[in-house]
Amino acid sequence: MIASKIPATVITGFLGAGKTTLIRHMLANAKGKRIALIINEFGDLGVDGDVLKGCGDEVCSEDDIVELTNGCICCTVADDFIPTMEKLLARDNRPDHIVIETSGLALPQPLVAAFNWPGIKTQVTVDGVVTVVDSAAVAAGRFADDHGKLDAQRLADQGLDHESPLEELFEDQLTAADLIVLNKTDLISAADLEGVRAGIAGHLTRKPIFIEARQGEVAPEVLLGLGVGTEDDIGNRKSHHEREHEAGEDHDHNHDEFESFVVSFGPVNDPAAFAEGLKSVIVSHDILRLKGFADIAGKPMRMVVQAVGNRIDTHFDRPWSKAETRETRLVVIGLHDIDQAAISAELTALAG
Ligand SMILES: Nc1nc2c(ncn2[C@@H]2O[C@H](COP(=O)(O)OP(=O)(O)OP(=O)(O)O)[C@@H](O)[C@H]2O)c(=O)[nH]1
Repeated sequence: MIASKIPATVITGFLGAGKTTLIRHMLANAKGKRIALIINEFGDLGVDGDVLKGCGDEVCSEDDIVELTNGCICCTVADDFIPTMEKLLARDNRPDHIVIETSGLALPQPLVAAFNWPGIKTQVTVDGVVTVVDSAAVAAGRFADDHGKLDAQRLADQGLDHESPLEELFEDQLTAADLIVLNKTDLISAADLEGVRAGIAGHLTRKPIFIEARQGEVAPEVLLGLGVGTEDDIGNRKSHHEREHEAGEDHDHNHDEFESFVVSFGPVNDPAAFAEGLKSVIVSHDILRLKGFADIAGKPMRMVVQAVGNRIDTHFDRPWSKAETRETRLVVIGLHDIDQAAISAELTALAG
């Protein structure tokens, strides 16, 4: 008897859109379905994996979570992703469903195309690509507002009429979608949300399903079981890079436009002042994403720090364990010309 293919859902979306939040909600409501998770992050801190491992849900034990931190999944498909899948498929207790969270900077296309590789194609199929959107960021024009600076720079660099890297990536992630989750609806008005939906739909030639969500609260029955087989349709979802390649504009896809680094320092004295200070460092250096954990002096719990643009969320998630070193560690992601030295110094100074 031929075993049926295992469905795999690809969750994509720009930095901070709410992918991990959505997956956490899905795991908490999976009702016994055994889900294996493959998580890819840009930046080597493994925050998402840590957040998800903390979910404490038996449908997804630590063994079922694989972190790929060796660069963006779209560039490391052959070296990282395929061997990970092969290992997963060779297990005795194969999962019911595989969920892959791409990094916020990844192109989904090369990942989906990998499901056509021999050895993978016979055993797994892409159930669907889910693209999570930070509706508030789109309404605020975040994916278009750096046009002037970046377009001038890219024209000078390559003589090509490119859109900004943020905008290109955002569009490529939407182009790949079977289901678009307009997330963070709590942060914008109904009229603005309609504008976001119409703007996105107007840009796409295909017609993916749209749903709205806050805090990534989408029922697993909606996310899983789309049954699309996206790998067979990948030719209709080409990224900017693939289209340029076909047009003879041959330059490599890479993530040189973005940079990430980790800043570590000692205990923070005043968490409220720290969060306020973070906001001004983020704004003055155009930081796209900042996340990690802070050691708050005198507190047994560690503090999670999540910043998307200048919106900062902090909360205490669990006590520091005896085995781990208490320290503040933050991953910072920005455009390639970000001033790493100045940011590191300013963040360190916030500890007080
Ligand atoms: N207000 C609001 N905040 C949200 C919502 N969904 C997620 N967030 C917050 O947005 C921040 C980023 O969420 P994540 O789920 O980590 O986003 P992500 O897409 O996994 O981020 P990366 O992996 O860095 O690309 C966190 O502080 C979340 O709590 C929402 O619907 N409303």
